Amino acid sequence: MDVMTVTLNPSLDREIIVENFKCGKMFRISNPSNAVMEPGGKGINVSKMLSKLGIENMALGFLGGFIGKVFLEKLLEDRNITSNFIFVEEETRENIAILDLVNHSITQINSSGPKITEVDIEHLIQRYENSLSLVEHVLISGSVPPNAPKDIYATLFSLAKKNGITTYMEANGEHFNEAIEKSCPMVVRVDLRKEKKYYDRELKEMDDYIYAAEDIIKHGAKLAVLSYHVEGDIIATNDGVWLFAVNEKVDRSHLFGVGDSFMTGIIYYILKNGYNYLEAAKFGMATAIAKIHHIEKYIESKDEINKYLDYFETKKVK
Ligand SMILES: O=P(O)(O)OC[C@@]1(O)O[C@H](CO)[C@@H](O)[C@@H]1O
Repeated sequence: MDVMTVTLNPSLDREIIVENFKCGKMFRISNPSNAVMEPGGKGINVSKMLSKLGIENMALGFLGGFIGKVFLEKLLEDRNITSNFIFVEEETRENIAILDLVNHSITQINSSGPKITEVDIEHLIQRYENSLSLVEHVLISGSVPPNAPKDIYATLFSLAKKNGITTYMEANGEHFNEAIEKSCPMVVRVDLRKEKKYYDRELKEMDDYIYAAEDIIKHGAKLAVLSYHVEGDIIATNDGVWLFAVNEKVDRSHLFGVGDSFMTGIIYYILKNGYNYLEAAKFGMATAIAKIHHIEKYIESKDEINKYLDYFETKKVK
């Protein structure tokens, strides 16, 4: 097993397809396949997709209560994923995503997740440290439970780095900032779904995105990725900054899990081909584009990704 994903705040995702969704109205779902319930959280999604690409991996994190049990039962169906969860007192959260294919929109309601105790954190760190000797790549992604220490990502990344492990993160907020400053991972994707911000800086013009990407590289990352106005991404390595621009209009209702697809593609590329970060980002981009060609959360196969390897232009912007 080469990869461990860490999701400190997993969720049971409820993805509901509603045509012409409007606030304050009542809707009924007549087609059962339009209301899906599946394990989620950023690291979990990466685990699921790596598994679909034939990569065995371990998923670590907190689960709790009845929802935690349902979640685990579903996840255990996947033979390529070794589950490694700490059970906590409070319920695992449920997140809702309403996907509207008519208005091409996505509405997400994410809960904050269960409170965890200091002892839970100690258990998790212990379990994590014991697992590090089994893997060479660690991805830590998503939000953290409400009372988790804000340096938790920094702590976990620093332990991984001491073990010579390649590290990946997609997140935003205080725990993200602390990780960038204290123990910057090798690959960083900024989660810009809720607000277009890097630390306190609003991201508006391309220069703002370039600033953020370069700043992440200055902190020690080898690859930084920021989604730029949906139809493009800003990519930075030690050799410069690029705009990857998609050749077609993206259906916003298909965006659920797109960042996780990007990260999956990067990890997959590095596992198979080694450390060419720009090429890894291109493969990540193709994986993300494969994902936005359908509404389901996961990409299913390498063939699906291969179709989109030249669906975007790359332009050096710095
Ligand atoms: O609340 P977070 O942890 O930031 O994001 C969690 C989440 O919205 O991200 C995934 C999609 O990327 C979903 O599976 C999950 O519900």
